[in-house]
Amino acid sequence: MERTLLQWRLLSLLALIVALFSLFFASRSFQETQGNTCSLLPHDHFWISSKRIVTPDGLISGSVEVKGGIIVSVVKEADWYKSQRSRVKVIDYGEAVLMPGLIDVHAHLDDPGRSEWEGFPSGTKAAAAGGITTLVDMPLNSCPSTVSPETLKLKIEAAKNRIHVDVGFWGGLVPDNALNSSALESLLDAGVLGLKSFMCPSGINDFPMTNITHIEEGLSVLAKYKRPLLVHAEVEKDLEIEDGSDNDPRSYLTYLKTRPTSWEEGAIRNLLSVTKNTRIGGSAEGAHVHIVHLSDASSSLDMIKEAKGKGDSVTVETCPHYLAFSSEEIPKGDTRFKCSPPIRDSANREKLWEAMMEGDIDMLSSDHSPTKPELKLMSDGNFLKAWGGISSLQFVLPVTWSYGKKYGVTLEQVASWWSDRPSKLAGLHSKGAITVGKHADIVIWEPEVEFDLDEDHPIHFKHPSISAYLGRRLSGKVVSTFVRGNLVFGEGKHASDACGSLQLAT
Ligand SMILES: NC(=O)N[C@H]1NC(=O)NC1=O
Ligand SMILES: [Zn+2]
Ligand SMILES: [Zn+2]
Repeated sequence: MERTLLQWRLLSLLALIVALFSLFFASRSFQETQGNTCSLLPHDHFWISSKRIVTPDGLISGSVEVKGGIIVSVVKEADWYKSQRSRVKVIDYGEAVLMPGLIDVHAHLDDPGRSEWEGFPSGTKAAAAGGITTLVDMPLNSCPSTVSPETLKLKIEAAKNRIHVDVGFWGGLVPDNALNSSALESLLDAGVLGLKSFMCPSGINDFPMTNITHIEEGLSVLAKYKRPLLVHAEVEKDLEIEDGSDNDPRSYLTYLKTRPTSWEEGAIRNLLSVTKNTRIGGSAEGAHVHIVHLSDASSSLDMIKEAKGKGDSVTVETCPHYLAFSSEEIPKGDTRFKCSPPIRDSANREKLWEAMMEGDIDMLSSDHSPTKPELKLMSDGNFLKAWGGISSLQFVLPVTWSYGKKYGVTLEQVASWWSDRPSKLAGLHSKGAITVGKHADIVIWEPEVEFDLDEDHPIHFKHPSISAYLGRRLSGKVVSTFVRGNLVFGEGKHASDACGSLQLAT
């Protein structure tokens, strides 16, 4: 009798356990199938496998485990079969490359205030489609410029629920705040990742240029926060335009003559006169100077190398358009190619590639700086009057790869230029590498797959017609983009909700 009772109790206990288990798994699969609208993949815990994973320890064949948006393990193929992976989704990407998502530290999304130029939704959709998982937005071209806690707040409001990838902000160092340390501190306290200034007119009225005293003062405040100053290094100088020379405004060479290399050289020389303060023991130790979009690969680059050698905390970026194009090949009146500093000749482009391969240029950024097509004056073709800025955001990865192939660019270099170095510059220490503990910000792409960037190719930034890369054949197709574990882009589609998060400095 007692035995039957015991059996009966055990049986009910067993039934209860089974019921609890089924309830647990049913609710889990309910959660997983009832659309996570932030992701095209209904899983919080999964593995991604690839024969080519770019890790800080080199290229491996293996799998990456993602849980709760974080990379929780990275295993080589040989160890993968031993690891526990039952009941967890596995996505096998085969030969496609798995790499840290790109971090673009220089993009103008023009929101709020000029969202007819770009805007957070279209800009971040283009980023996601291009394998960029974090963007750092420049403080100018939006209206107002981001130069105070109040104007940063407007950015934050404008970005809410409208960003498809993670976004951080640079603040502006302008004459109004540069000599006022409490104004700068309040901007830095509000969460900008660092500051940006211009050494020449920016083209935007509420973003005036700074002089070297403003920069020096700014650096002393940035030192306390250990955040960088990004500098547009060109300085206006008198031009020596010979009489009788061809000054056709539709000719790219005319524009090139208006912004010679001496403008970059002059600004960089002046800038490097204060970067010694950033050395260990210097008055601005902890601050860092980052020169944006270097075009001149001659004296400017030599000076930067020398400053680095002396221990100045200095880095430099260039952009894909300086590596892909040369002044000789820019068609008459084709203002899609107008940017500042300008694209120089092919000998200079060779030297820029040399500097990339030698490690003298630290990283790449897009300097995606679009406008409305009307302001590109495409029908006029007047290089002197058209808006200066290249639209490239979605294509920087295939462009880097396509034009870098002949120089022997490796996948590890691409990850260093586009993820590791930028993450360090922006202080985004949870990002930038495929390692345990980092955000699962991942791009899957096929370097060998070629495509024509023609009218039929889906382009997600606002004004495809002004892209300088239209008509090019490129190599490197982005298959999938994960931001903190959310599959935000895959098979040509975006996740329905914009679930990017703001990356504010604390
Ligand atoms: N204001 C602005 O975006 N300027 C950018 N455009 C460009 O070509 N270079 C720049 O600095
Ligand atoms: Zn600039
Ligand atoms: Zn810019």
